[in-house]
Amino acid sequence: MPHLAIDATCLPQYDKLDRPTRERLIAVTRKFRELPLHALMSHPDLRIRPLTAGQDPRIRTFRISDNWTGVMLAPESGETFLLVHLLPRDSAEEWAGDQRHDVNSVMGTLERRDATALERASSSRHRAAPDTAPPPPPRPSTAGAGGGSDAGRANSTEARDTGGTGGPGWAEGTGRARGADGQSGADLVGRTGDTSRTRGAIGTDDGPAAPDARAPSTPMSSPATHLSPAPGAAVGSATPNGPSGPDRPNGPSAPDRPNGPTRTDGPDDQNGETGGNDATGAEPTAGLLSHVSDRDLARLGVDPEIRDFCRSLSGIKELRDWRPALPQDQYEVISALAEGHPVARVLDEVVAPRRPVIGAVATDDYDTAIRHTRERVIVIGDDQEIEDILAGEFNAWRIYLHPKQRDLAYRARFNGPAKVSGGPGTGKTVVALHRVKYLAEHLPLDGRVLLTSFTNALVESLKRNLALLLPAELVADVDVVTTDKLALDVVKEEYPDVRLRTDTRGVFANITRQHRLPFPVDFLFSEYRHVIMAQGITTLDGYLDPDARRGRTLPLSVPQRRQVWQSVSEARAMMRNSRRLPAEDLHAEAARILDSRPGKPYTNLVVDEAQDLHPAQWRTLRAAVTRGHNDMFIAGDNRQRIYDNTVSFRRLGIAVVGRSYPLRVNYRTTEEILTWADGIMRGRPVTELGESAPEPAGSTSCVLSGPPPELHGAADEPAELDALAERVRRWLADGIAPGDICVTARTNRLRDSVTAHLRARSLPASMFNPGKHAVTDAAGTVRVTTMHGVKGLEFRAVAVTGATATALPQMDHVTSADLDEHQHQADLDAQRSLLYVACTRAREHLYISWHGTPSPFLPL
Ligand SMILES: Nc1ncnc2c1ncn2[C@@H]1O[C@H](COP(=O)(O)OP(=O)(O)OP(=O)(O)O)[C@@H](O)[C@H]1O
Repeated sequence: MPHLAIDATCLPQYDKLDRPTRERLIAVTRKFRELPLHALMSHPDLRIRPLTAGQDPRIRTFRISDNWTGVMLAPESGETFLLVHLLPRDSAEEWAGDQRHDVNSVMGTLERRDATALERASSSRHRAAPDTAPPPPPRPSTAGAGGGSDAGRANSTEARDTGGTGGPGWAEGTGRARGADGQSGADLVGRTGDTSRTRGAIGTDDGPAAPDARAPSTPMSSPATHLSPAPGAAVGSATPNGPSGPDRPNGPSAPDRPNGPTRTDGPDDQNGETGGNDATGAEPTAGLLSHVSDRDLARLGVDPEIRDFCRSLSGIKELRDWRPALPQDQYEVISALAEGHPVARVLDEVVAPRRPVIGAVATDDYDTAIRHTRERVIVIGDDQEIEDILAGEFNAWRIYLHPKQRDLAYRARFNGPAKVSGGPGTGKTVVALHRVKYLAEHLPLDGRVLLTSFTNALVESLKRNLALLLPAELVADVDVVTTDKLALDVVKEEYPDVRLRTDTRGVFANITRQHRLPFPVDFLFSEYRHVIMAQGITTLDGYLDPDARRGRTLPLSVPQRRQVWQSVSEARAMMRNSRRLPAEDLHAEAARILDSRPGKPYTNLVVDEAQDLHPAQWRTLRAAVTRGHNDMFIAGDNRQRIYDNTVSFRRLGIAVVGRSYPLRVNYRTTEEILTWADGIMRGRPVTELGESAPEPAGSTSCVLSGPPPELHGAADEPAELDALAERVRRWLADGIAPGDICVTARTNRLRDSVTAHLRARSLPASMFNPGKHAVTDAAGTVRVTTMHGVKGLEFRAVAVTGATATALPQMDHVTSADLDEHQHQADLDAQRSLLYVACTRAREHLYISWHGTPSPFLPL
């Protein structure tokens, strides 16, 4: 019986079909599963036909409706058909005729190339004089021939003459691709306005999307590379782009980016490799790949046609321009080599994760290759599966993982705690969720998984997404709770009347006042939080130990230490007596209880947004899980640390050495936004998650590109709010759904003013408090929240308001430098990160405003 597999690039196009056409397509897919081969091929309604002319004899078209045609790959052997595209009838043949599908026998994957474009380019290169400018890369065509004028649409002026019906694989392939006239994407964007695209979201559920809101969520092409940067390579999101095809909106090319700071990170000192080209697009003097032998390229799965073509390119920038036409996995190999990564490493990190366990796949074994291309292809098992994929909200992350993501999520065994780090939007949460799936699927008889994060809002979001990924019976084996709730539940088992206290600083203020202590309340509170509880000090002697206050800048004499200890002990006793414990004490108690028990409640633990947890919380987590392989899987990013917690995994007994993995492809944010936002962090050292050592330098490539962030300085707050309202109105007019827009403010006061201001202008706005609301609440409105509130979420458009010098940093939340220089800097860094987090929640559009003097954190 035939099988139908679906190429991920179809799915954005599917979103554009009207309901009857969708139903028709679903009915067609059913026929593939129900009819024997001969009946299928001769079915009168389907009209399965070979192309009259084309690059690939295996391609067939079939009728979906009067207006829509399906393009599929029908291999000569086997019965697995691959649906590769959905196109308006009058343009299907032309697109299909240009494409060729080949089996990459080294990686065992099925790849697609625009064979016509490559042939044309190669032959004109042969003819051209050596200094003649090469022909322009193929024009990416829009996927949205049937989709109207959506804001997220790829650059419509670059559409094919036939009406812009190119395949999603190529459609929004690159923001850098040029039109036939050689006009740059940037120029075209200048004329056509916003051309960015969005993708399926995790961490947010913003209600009905604009027509295209989730269109390009398919990682048909592999992201550029998950490798760390090559030494000498400039790093940053200016490195090769992520997936071509639908993932990549057309937008300004990197050199045209305004406000795009040049990254200055140094070489990757982790591996000590040398060499490498400039990944920012500077052209190498020799041709691309001149440093790699033909033999090595063959070992890496690069075929002679692609090898010769890429060798003729002048450098990385041109390679990127050609990305939409190149076979996806080979592109990833070549861009990694072009960045200067050594062959062995590319073999290890790009080729090996794709290589099939069964060994090499024969070049004519399309059936195996289709099944093996899990990053881009899903083979439909039953009706329910197709309904799940084609009905309702499609979430690419559920199905298509980058090989690196898949390797981490589905690895059978880590010999102890493992850590996944990476910048915003690199899919850490996605990997964490898939890891939970793997663990739940492989639980021992009495096993149980804990998935935890910092805030209620984050946990709610994890719960929702887990339910999309796991069947209910597996979800039942997973607890998804905040770390504080875990501790509270443990303590309550012994002391049912205990509650969590949130006014701890007030208690310390009382003690400071009552005892007329010679230091401010913040100092006392900080000694409690960052010295005593962070290190788990339980005795006066421990506190008097000269090492206890290492790193604190204000020296304390022994009598002063005694006084601090005395005061802190008094405050703690008072809180214990009232049975209302601050989080730090609650966790100390929970860890003590868990440590005293022979059995642990969990066999496996997965932590998301790990950077914000306090050492006391880590002790609870460590004590809640049985030590052993696969015990802890930790995802986080210290750039996004918005609470001033510094953690040493080593000191907490969480040994991740040798099991630390970076993710380096940003799937959420456009390159323009990420590059600008990275400027906020420039100059500030970012430490490795759970370590005090600096994070190894690393480049992050972006899958998306779009317009640069918009900056607006106003004279005063009313003028700032007026401009904001105008901005929101324009987003709405451009077709962005209210629920896809978020406005963030530094303070609760400003959040409330913004909400009132937008509403007074008849804009559909609602205040969002992550403590009280689920992200699905008021999903049809523009959500207005604080910068803390937006953590873990993502929206097509984000406005960051009140980025004013007096609000960012908010100095009343910053420890005085006189009191403690180290803490002062940590507090400032936490606020800097807060701005960074808010800005990196934007998928396509970012607007930042202030009044008066702008925040010094802004990279202006
Ligand atoms: N392999 C993938 N294919 C498609 N989309 C993906 C993939 N991996 C991640 N995404 C999408 O990228 C976005 C960011 O993913 P995720 O929230 O997991 O990143 P993160 O690293 O946890 O981000 P942050 O640290 O900023 O919270 C989400 O919309 C997610 O659905």
